[in-house]
Amino acid sequence: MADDTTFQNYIGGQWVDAQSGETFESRNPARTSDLVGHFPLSGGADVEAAVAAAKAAFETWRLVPAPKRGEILKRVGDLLTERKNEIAFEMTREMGKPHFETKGDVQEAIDTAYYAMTMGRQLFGHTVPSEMNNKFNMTVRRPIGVCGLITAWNFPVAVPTWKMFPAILSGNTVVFKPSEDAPHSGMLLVKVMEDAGVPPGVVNLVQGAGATGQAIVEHDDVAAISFTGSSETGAALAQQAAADHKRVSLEMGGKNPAIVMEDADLDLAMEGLIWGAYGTTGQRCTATSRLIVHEDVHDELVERVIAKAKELRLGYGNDAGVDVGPLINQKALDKVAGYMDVAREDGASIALGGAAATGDGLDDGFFFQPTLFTNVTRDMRVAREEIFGPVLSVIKVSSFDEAIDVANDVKYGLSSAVYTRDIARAFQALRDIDAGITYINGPTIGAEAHMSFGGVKATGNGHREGGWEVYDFYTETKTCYIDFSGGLQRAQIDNYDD
Ligand SMILES: NC(=O)C1=CN([C@@H]2O[C@H](COP(=O)(O)OP(=O)(O)OC[C@H]3O[C@@H](n4cnc5c(N)ncnc54)[C@H](OP(=O)(O)O)[C@@H]3O)[C@@H](O)[C@H]2O)C=CC1
Ligand SMILES: O=C(O)CCC(=O)C(=O)O
Repeated sequence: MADDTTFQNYIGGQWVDAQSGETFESRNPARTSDLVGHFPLSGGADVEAAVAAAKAAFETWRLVPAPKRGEILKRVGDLLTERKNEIAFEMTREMGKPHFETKGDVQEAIDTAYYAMTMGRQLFGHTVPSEMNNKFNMTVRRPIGVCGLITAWNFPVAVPTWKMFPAILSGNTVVFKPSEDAPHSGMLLVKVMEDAGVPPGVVNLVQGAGATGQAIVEHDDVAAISFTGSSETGAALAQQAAADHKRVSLEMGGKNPAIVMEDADLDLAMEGLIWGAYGTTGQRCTATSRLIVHEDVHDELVERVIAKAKELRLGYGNDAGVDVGPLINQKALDKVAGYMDVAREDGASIALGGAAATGDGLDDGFFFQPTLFTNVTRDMRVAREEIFGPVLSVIKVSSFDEAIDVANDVKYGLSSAVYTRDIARAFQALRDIDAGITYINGPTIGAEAHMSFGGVKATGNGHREGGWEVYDFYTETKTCYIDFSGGLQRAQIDNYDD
């Protein structure tokens, strides 16, 4: 680090400035007068250096036995555990979610590290019978090469580790570009990698704004891109990468439904809705943004959610007792505020919130009141578009089939939840909801590191993070035929022909 407030890129094991010498700022979204730091505004030359370092390191890293790579990831997990509180404090300061949530974010990274360690001894291929005598068939996994990792700011430690840990465990090297809204959190993660003994060049950090990500995507020596962010950026990036025959994994937006039926435990549903919709200020790809509720319990549930939401304490997430932090920046605040007009124009009612939150220490941050829209119909924009803020749209239905139909009637398909005591409905939901993830009697949030994570439709492109499936993304299969017949195969074929 150059000093307390000026931070650098990490390329080939060295901390360096952007070659242009330019920087950008990161500020606390709860107290914008608090400067987190200046970060390198990297360009093509910095990406070039990082990719070259990653390419050179790949030649030795790919030959390190996978269990040994796993041991390094174990040390990464141990160091993250030691630094959990301090990293969480800085994450809250930089991106706003409360300390209990950023600690959870680091915990997810720890779980991902320990899971990766176990995968070092389980990077299985297959052995398959041959059609011939004296011949052996098997598949093995090989790393792909240099992987570009481009991430959003809302899970600034956990989500990068969903990519970085399986990538390097598999023998790849990486160039990581955190969101410009969470550069410090990304830097703290990379510092852990350095201190845990990850060799130079295996993990490279290039900070910057949109142009930096684009330079990574366009680089000829980058073999694969893993992206988490908006559907718009993901679609543009995938087009570019397809032209260059690169492998791409996309994790994008959501418009996640929670269905609450008339037989549900309403206390449980209310609790799940509060944290699913308003936790992380609604800035999760898995946030609950649509409540699809049976007409028999609509009024009672809405009343309970409003009463509980009014108790939520907004504030700076490193202060004790804060439940909900700010939005990430002014642009996000303007976007969420703009949806209040959209709701009114479409004929929805604002039953709770509906404006920026001010006073009581909130004036220097991007705070928005927890908001609930009622009288929403499925065709309204607030029922279809990702708002990415503390906003829940309530849609009333009169049957379970209608609820599933409404749930599926959006372009996204990441997470979903169903509250019911009827096991047949639960299984029908698991079968029929078009989403990558369905929770029964739990909120739409709460991913576990060893379970696959990802969505369908405009949310993703068929790949998964988490679990063992992510290792399919970061490895290529090599098919191996071993012939120990000493030339007898021809004779066997001739025999078949007879
Ligand atoms: N499905 C999932 O797992 C998740 C999805 N998300 C989604 O992320 C979105 C919010 O994140 P947000 O940061 O606003 O998303 P963006 O799409 O704006 O940015 C995501 C990342 O892409 C980079 N980027 C921007 N333009 C380009 C480009 N042309 N080429 C390559 N990289 C580029 C950004 O860099 P920079 O910031 O420097 O511009 C950032 O690092 C929401 O839609 C949310 O649903 C969030 C978390 C999880
Ligand atoms: O809580 C979850 O399901 C994880 C959400 C997540 O990773 C995200 O929103 O980026």
